[in-house]
Amino acid sequence: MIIGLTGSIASGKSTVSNMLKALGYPIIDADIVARVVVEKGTETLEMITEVFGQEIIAEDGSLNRGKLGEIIFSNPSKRKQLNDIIHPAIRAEMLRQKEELLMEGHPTIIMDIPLLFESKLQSYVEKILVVTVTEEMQLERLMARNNFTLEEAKARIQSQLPLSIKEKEADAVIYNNGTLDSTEQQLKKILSDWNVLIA
Ligand SMILES: CC(C)(COP(=O)(O)OP(=O)(O)OC[C@H]1O[C@@H](n2cnc3c(N)ncnc32)[C@H](O)[C@@H]1O)[C@@H](O)C(=O)NCCC(=O)NCCS
Ligand SMILES: Nc1ncnc2c1ncn2[C@@H]1O[C@H](COP(=O)(O)OP(=O)(O)OP(=O)(O)O)[C@@H](O)[C@H]1O
Repeated sequence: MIIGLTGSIASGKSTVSNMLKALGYPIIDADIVARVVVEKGTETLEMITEVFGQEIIAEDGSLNRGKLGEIIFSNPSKRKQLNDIIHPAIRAEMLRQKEELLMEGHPTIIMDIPLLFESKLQSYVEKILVVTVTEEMQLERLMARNNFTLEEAKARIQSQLPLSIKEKEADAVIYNNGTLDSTEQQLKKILSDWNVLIA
């Protein structure tokens, strides 16, 4: 079974993804893939530099992620420009990894994709698992984790579809407002309901 794990920024996807990894599931992580496809020397990084200029390149020639984030999270048309360049590369690499894991014979594969709904990737997966939190908790955890101001955190949250919409579209929802233990119990119950819990 191919499970799509999603949510919104700072809702707890990586936390759940780490739990799944510890349970033994293979994970394809879109955020990691998004870093690999823009490594120094890649064609994708060159295309991004052509559009956004040398200012988004750090002294060592790698992508200055903070700088590019400042630009795209405060400007929807710039964000679209970046997405149009980088998303095809991310999709291709994720599908390549999925094929590789299928060939290796893994019965269950997790695809951790923050923008699963925004990028309309529902057809890539068989079940959709959404990790959600209240708006207040999301804002609080994002500001604490990334040291963002209220304004910076809100800009990032508003770059994505509301969690309330994602919850409605999900096959199952994990409510991550409580303890990590509560989150893990919910996760195991869902995996068991789907008959994919690794004993
Ligand atoms: C702009 C970049 C360089 C900022 O890097 P930074 O290290 O600060 O953030 P990171 O990559 O860890 O992303 C953190 C979270 O931001 C959110 N996010 C990232 N990109 C986007 C986007 N284009 N639109 C909406 N939300 C986004 C996701 O929830 C993601 O989990 C980076 O986010 C990026 O390359 N974004 C485009 C690729 C993309 O869409 N990635 C999301 C997963 S497919
Ligand atoms: N149940 C919880 N209790 C306390 N803190 C939590 C809990 N779940 C997550 N956190 C913390 O909240 C922050 C956001 O969680 P996490 O990094 O898992 O979110 P994410 O959805 O993967 O975010 P992103 O989309 O930015 O990658 C982290 O600092 C994490 O340690």
